[in-house]
Amino acid sequence: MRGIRGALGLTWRASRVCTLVFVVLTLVLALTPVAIAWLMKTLLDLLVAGDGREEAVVGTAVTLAVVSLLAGVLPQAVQFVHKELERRVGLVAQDRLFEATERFVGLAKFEDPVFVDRVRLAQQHGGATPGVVVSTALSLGGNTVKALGFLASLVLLAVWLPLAVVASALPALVGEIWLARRRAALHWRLGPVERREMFFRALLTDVKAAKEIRLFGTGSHLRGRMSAQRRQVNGEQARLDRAEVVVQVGAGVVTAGFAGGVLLWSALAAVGGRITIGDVSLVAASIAGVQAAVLALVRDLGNSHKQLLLFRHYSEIVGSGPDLPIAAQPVPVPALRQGIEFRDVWFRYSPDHPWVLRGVSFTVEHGTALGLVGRNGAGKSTLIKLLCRMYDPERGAVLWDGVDLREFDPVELRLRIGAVFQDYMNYDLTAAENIGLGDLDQAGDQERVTAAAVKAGADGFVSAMTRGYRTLLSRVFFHGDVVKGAAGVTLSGGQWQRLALARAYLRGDRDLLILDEPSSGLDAEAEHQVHSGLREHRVGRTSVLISHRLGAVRDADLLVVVDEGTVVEQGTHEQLMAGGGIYAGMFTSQAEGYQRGLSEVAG
Ligand SMILES: Nc1ncnc2c1ncn2[C@@H]1O[C@H](COP(=O)(O)OP(=O)(O)OP(=O)(O)O)[C@@H](O)[C@H]1O
Repeated sequence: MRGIRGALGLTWRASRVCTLVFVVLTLVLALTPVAIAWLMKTLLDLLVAGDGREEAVVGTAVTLAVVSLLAGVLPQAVQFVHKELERRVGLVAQDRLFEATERFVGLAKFEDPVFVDRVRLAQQHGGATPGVVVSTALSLGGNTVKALGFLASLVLLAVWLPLAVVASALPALVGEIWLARRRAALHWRLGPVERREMFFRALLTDVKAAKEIRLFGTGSHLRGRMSAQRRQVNGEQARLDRAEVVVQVGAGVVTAGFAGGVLLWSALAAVGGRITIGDVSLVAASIAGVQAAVLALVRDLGNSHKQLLLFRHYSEIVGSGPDLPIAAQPVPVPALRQGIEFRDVWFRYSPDHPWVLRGVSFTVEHGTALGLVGRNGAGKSTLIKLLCRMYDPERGAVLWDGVDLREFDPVELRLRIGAVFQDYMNYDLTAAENIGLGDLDQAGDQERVTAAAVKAGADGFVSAMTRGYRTLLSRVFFHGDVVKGAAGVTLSGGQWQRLALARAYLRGDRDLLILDEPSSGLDAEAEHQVHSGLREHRVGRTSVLISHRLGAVRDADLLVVVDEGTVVEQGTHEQLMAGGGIYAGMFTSQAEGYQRGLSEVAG
């Protein structure tokens, strides 16, 4: 019921006028067959009576023609309004869905496969479902009106007649209900299989996957796995189709037998003079009308049941609250003056996952640069994500000038942070837009965009492209509206990385700059340039830098070494080297690697 209310509410909000017109047209359309049957009966009776009431005959015939015309035209009008309504509902539904996903300020939801699956289903069906539910509900209403109209007509002829007609439709009713249940069950059973098929389908046309698929020759293997999923779906659907034929043919035979009996009775009654010829035509029309209405009713019920199950995904996302607790009265985020402190932070991605951070404590003083160092999987990027409040610690706290991050509005907190993540984004947009997304307020200011690109070492290759900053960086879209057929340009990994850095620079004077492997894809010269630029940029600013190339972080004011989720060493480069611990070991082996490389080249 909640689902129906939700779907109807959404439709009403999308367009009241369309909804009202749709309701009225559907109900009028439902009444036309009953009106036609009555007009036909009246006409036949007038003709059989043959008492010369020409005016009445003409009047009835003209009315019949007009109603028949309505019956012919109305379905198209209903269809048209339905499509318009569906478009409007689709737009509102999509907007509400993505507005709801935006409310999830953290990342945990997006890493939950059940949630991701739900969003996909909601996306696929959320827009169409309200429209389908409304049209199905109306169709249900319309068919009920139609069936009741015919049954009421029959009561006038004989009280038992409507019962007989309903009985004739019963086998079809029972059969269709059974089929509807099986269809809904099959839909759920096949959902994961179809999703797997979709995954393989997407993989086989994905440009990123294409390289490996060709190199490893896995194309036919993946195609085989995709076809196996389709075969499973086809097999199950064919089984249901066979059951459908058996049930529908069986019900059809029983229904036809029943209907035939009632018709025979009415013919004999007409011969005996107990009912008129017009009544016989009314009985025939009523039997067909009631049976059609009952079948449509059952199919509508089955369909709306399925649509409502799908709409549940949409409603659950739209109706769910924030994923991270948001303070009822958030503290305004102050400009960073003292620093950031991780205080005994414990964190795991979920209760099913192992602890990733186990009692981490360290402080980043305001105006200083912190280097985070550690082996793969030590927990460095996780610390950054907690710092941006993508997750909350399970125990302990991250403090900004002594205030727990949980006291702030996460959106406001993030306004004070600039960042380049390890898995930064490449947007299929123009070069200027790729940089501009770093700060939408500055995005229109070409001078600032260029300055950020210069600082990140991106201006050279961007300016060299035919359309400069207006070049579309994509092989997916093209600027059809700007230059017909102008294909996008694909950048190298290092060039994309510089754009990501430019994006962070455009954010300019944020209180905290976070750089997670900002130079991993750069050539040696570019890396040197980027780090010199960063060093300049960092002066007097608070920054956190993660890098496996220890040469890039050695001059940080404080180095924190993380191992298996705990801080194992901290100090300056000199202090850590003197300590002879993990950092000293890592630094020495990297330096020796370079040294060895150099002596091999020299030798
Ligand atoms: N979203 C996630 N869900 C579950 N576990 C995760 C998730 N992200 C990271 N982990 C796990 O947390 C641990 C720490 O990962 P993290 O990315 O913080 O390490 P890192 O020190 O940045 O590693 P690297 O140097 O390889 O980037 C790893 O064991 C990883 O498998």
